[in-house]
Amino acid sequence: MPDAQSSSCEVVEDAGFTIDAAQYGNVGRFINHSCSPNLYAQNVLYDHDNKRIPHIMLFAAENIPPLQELTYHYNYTIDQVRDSNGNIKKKSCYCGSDECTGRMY
Ligand SMILES: C[S@@+](CC[C@H](N)C(=O)[O-])C[C@H]1O[C@@H](n2cnc3c(N)ncnc32)[C@H](O)[C@@H]1O
Repeated sequence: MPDAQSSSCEVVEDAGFTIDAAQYGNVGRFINHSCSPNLYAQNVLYDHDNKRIPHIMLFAAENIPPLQELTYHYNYTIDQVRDSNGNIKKKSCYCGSDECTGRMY
């Protein structure tokens, strides 16, 4: 994936938005997972220097035409998500991409 320096966005500061929901939610809650996403998530420090609590920002991974759904890869590891009883949870992926693995986790 490209880093912020090499992305196609001209003004990097305006190219991403935070999905940090520590204080309150935002439009990031509507962004679905895709196995071939057009956004990528990156940890960003901009208002403090604590690397343990970075802001997570989304950047365009490619030139995205108008009206195309924005998606990113949730990066779950298959068979690593468990319920409160310790049982492995499985969730199907419906992203519809040619590279879809069929599983979100
Ligand atoms: C942050 S929300 C995304 C927005 C949500 N789809 C909505 O309609 O408000 C994350 C949830 O959306 C669903 N979801 C997102 N991407 C998905 C995908 N590729 N396949 C299946 N479910 C997905 C899952 O239920 C997931 O827990």
